[in-house]
Amino acid sequence: MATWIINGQTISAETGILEKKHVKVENGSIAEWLDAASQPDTAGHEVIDATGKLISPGFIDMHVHLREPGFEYKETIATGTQSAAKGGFTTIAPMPNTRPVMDTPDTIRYVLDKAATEGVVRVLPYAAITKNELGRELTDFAALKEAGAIGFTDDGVGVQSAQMMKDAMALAASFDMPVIAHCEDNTLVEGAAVTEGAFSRKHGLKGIPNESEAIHVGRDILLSEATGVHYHVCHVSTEQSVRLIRLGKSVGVKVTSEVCPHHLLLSDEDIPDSMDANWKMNPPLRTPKDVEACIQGLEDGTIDIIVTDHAPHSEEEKARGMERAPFGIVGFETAFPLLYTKFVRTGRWTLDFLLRRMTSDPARLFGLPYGTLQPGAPADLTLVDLENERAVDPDNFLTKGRNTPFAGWKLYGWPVLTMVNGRVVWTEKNGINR
Ligand SMILES: NC(=O)N[C@@H](CC(=O)O)C(=O)O
Ligand SMILES: [Zn+2]
Ligand SMILES: [Zn+2]
Repeated sequence: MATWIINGQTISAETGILEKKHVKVENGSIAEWLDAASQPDTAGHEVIDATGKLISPGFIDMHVHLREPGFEYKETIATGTQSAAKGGFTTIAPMPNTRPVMDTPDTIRYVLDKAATEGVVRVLPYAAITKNELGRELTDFAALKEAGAIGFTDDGVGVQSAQMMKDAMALAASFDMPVIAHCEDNTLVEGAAVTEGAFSRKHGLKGIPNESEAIHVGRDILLSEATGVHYHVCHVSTEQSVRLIRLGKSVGVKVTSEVCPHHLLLSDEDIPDSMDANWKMNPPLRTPKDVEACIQGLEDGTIDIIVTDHAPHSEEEKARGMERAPFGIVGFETAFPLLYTKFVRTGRWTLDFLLRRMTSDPARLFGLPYGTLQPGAPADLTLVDLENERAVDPDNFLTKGRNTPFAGWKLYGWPVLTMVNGRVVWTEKNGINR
């Protein structure tokens, strides 16, 4: 039996404009597309009525935290992948800052096994660069690649030693694997919780300076040039980082980068005076000038893709206040509606531009066979309602995390159905389908 998704809207490859189509899914793959005028032969097949809905390739999120193993009170592979499905994501790449850290083949296999049995979307794990993410000793790259890791990163902390990073890049290059970097020089941070800017000055708080990020970006671009590795910069947040990546790309360094919705939409000037820790994340919300630089960086191709950095924490942890709460906000269930509403409906971006940054571009960057709905491709797709406005309600999240600064925002662009490998894993109407 096949599935026909009928009367959906898809972006024409030629014109970039929405057009009505029917698509047939068979044996887990996209089988064929028909023009709206044609009548699909649906006899004996399942039919999904997508009238008025966008049919997009499933979103791909190359930077997420699923917290398992070790921090199951924050999130599990089950709840994290369900949250991803509800957000329209069909492939996600979890970071290794779990407990234990994903720094051995066993931990990678543990995550892959759990994802296969309890997860509802594709899970492609990263492995740590250094043992326990302590920056002292490299992990076994060969064995980790063999176990299924798709790249190396110590996300959560920066690799402080330039020599360690250079060794890691040389080794990763020899295995044709990317190095993904959380860029942060600890000597410039010293326990601050917010950016050096209007908010830190107003409240007499220590600030996280832009250079703490950009110094690593600059250093690592030079090391990437020296080693030839594919170097990917995590969660770009500063004008200086954008400038350095632009320069690196212009001279042919294999550097790519990502940005999160919150760094495109919020600045430190938006943080409420209540010092609510749901506005605390790493890197921090920067100044309006940095926000505009990140948007322009994405627009001119300096920044390649959009990721959420979905980082759930418990309510108790986030209630500790701005200075003591952990960094991080959840992202899966608000990412597309936020960007669609604030950048596409306002006319700054085309829908095609946004979708590419969340589908085909991440797939291309990391060599994945997803992010496309060409015949023959895996049937990973999401149907999205572009017309109805709804407020963000953390009480309805499928993630365990409630830590978002976007509660109450009225948005368009809510996913209504998510399909992975030809199987419907979530619908707005019936929830998760395990
Ligand atoms: N982004 C965050 O604020 N937090 C992340 C770590 C990270 O992505 O650096 C986390 O693991 O909670
Ligand atoms: Zn990070
Ligand atoms: Zn992260």
